[in-house]
Amino acid sequence: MAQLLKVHGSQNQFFILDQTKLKTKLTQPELVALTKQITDPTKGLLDGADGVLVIDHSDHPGALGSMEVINTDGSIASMCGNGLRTVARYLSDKYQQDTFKVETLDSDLSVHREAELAAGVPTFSVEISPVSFDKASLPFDHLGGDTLIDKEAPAFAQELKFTAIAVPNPHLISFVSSEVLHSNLLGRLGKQLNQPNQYFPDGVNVSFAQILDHNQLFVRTYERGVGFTNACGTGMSATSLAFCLNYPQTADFEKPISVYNPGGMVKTRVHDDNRTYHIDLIGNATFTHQITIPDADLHVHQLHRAKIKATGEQRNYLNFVNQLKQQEV
Ligand SMILES: N[C@@H](CCC[C@H](N)C(=O)O)C(=O)O
Repeated sequence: MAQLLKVHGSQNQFFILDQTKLKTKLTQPELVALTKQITDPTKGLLDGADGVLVIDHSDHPGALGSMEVINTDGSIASMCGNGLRTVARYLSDKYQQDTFKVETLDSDLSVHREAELAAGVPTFSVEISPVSFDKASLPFDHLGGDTLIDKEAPAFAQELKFTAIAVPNPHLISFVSSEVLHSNLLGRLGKQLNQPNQYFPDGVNVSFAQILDHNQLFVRTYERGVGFTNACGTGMSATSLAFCLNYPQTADFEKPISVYNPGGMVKTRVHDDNRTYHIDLIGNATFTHQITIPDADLHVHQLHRAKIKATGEQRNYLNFVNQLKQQEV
């Protein structure tokens, strides 16, 4: 029998599959087919998810395992910040280590267990890097320059400024009013830039942020390969960097930034090492369900024999979210 986990970071939902535990590993086409099936809100399990996180062995120095991120539409993402926290917890529990690295598509990233954000809410810090503003690495085109940092882009919206950052997955960010944040512009732009278009040929994650206070943001994201999510970890990290760069009076490098999102709240810390940037993303790593399923069924993405058991952890997470709401009142 194979075991899957349903997990979330800021209610950005995933299934974790550990390939090392299977008699025969799933092939890449089998992983993609399973992802499309299991994450589907109606045909999948547990109302679906935003993607599948595939864990495997790593032979890289200091890495306890590798993580592959498959979006719900079957596309591969180079990174996933909320997902990496849950993978960090999984590997930490498996190998009884609290500080280590995880191999991702582009780089080996440092992760460590942190003090709990609230009682019974396991919390991890993960490194978000490498960072690039370069049009070739995002990639983008037809936006009038080799970088897009706090610049107008009339093709996207009048009177808004945009910043494009790869961390290394691509993000387009705009700081907006509460009115624009809650309008349908984010959905329209997210859809437009994630179908064939001349600006972002590989698509892009689009985030709108509202500045709440000094070192405090609210961020909403339309994700490439997914659509609206409760939270996007790399999006909140890239937005925190844009906050420090574009609003130096209101945001501080090296200090904790609170990033609220529709799924809860995370902390970020943006580091500036002679203009080489990296970000710490700190937040929950919650396991909501354990799923048992025959190995053979996974290979052919059949889910009807899956047995599901709730862990009870979601109650602690929801208490944390309620505490946040009470602080707002
Ligand atoms: N939700 C993730 C990002 C997932 C990948 C994204 N959809 C992409 O294609 O780049 C996060 O928490 O970072």
